[in-house]
Amino acid sequence: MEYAIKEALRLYPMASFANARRCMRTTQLGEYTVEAGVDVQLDTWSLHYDKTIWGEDADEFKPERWSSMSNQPSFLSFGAGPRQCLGMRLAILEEKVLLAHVLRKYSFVTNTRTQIPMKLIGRATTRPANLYLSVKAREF
Ligand code: HEM
Repeated sequence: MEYAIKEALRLYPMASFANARRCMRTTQLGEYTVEAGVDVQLDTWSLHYDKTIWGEDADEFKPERWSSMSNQPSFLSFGAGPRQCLGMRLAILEEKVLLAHVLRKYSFVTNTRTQIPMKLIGRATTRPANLYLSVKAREF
């Protein structure tokens, strides 16, 4: 289940704009000089869809890729370093508990109104612009 959660957050990093820092000391990054005081926004989306990192199937939802990539440093849905998301473990745990409870009784299926690919809107945090799924009770 953890692989599915991480894969969903890779394809839809819903807090990507939180991955920002202010440069405290003028720094040379390859050919770029980043002046002190400049705000730097990390491009999480490009990293998360980069085929040289994730492979040719980077655009596809494949939870199984995480079995060989568990500590992928390019996965930045929760940021990185000393200011990494404080609630990361709680968020993943909450998702697991919720999914375990809901998926025992129901399944979610696409319908004619489902938009694929899903479009996110918002700024610091994002949400689906439209999300239509049908809920089906599981048969036991
Ligand atoms: C799927 C859910 C969540 C996502 C994708 C997410 C994502 C992020 C990201 C990208 C950052 C910036 C990290 C960085 O700059 O390196 C962040 C920071 C933070 N998040 Fe989350 N977050 C989630 C849930 C939560 C929850 C549940 C809590 C609290 C219960 C939380 C509390 C925080 C706090 C306090 C910070 C600031 C940390 C700091 O600046 O030291 N987050 N989060």
